[in-house]
Amino acid sequence: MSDIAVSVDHVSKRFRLYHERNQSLKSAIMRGRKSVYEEFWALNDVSFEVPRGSTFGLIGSNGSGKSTLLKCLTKIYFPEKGEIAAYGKLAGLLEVGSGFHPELSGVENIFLNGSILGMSRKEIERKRDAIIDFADVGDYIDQPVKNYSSGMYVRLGFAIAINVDPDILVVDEVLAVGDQQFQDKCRQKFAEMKRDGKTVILVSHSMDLVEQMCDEAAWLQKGDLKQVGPADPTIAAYLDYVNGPQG
Ligand SMILES: Nc1ncnc2c1ncn2[C@@H]1O[C@H](COP(=O)(O)OP(=O)(O)OP(=O)(O)O)[C@@H](O)[C@H]1O
Repeated sequence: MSDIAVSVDHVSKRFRLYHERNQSLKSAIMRGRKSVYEEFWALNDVSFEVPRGSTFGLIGSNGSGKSTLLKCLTKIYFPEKGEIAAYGKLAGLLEVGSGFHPELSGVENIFLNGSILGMSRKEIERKRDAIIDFADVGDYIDQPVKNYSSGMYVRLGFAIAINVDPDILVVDEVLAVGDQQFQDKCRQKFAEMKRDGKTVILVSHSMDLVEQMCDEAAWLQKGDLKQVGPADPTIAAYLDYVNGPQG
């Protein structure tokens, strides 16, 4: 088995920013089929490897491309250039509430979200109580999730994602909306996954968290990979940049 959990190979992701939104029907007809847009590269030729069994942080300022990269990893987006390979079962917890139906209860969403993440009905039934227990949202588990607070959404989403028993867990900044007790529980879970040889990739603006949890980190800036390697020097380089004249 390879020592690499994820390989990101010369990945570039482009968005098109359309300018004609909210214009009148008349002007849309006059313009014909032509759309006016600008191209914007949210990721530029990014390459790195995530070692198997490591905890890996993605850091960088707002808008630097971290979430876009996670969405490429979880196949929500497809990069225009380059390739991503994940060696093992990958589960992700990205935006708050994604993969949930607002009108369904917490329990019903365990079945919906669990099946989106690739679990069979039998498997979900087997893990149902463990998920409810980890989410710890009390009686709200039988309420429609549209009534959940953002912290409750994340508790349930995280509980489902870890019960998929992934080889690679990808987590966006969403954990930050959980309270202290829940964040501690997540940190314990990350440490447990590491002991079991699993890989965790997380995005965070908390350099304390990245320093404590991550073996390696990648720093993105405006879609460019500025530095990758052991977490401490990568965090230091990012903080130098942020605190320096150009930050
Ligand atoms: N669907 C989209 N269409 C157009 N532009 C997008 C889209 N998604 C992201 N972007 C742009 O791509 C850039 C990178 O966004 P991304 O969300 O990946 O940044 P980030 O590093 O996760 O930021 P943050 O720390 O604020 O969460 C931003 O300029 C953002 O506006």
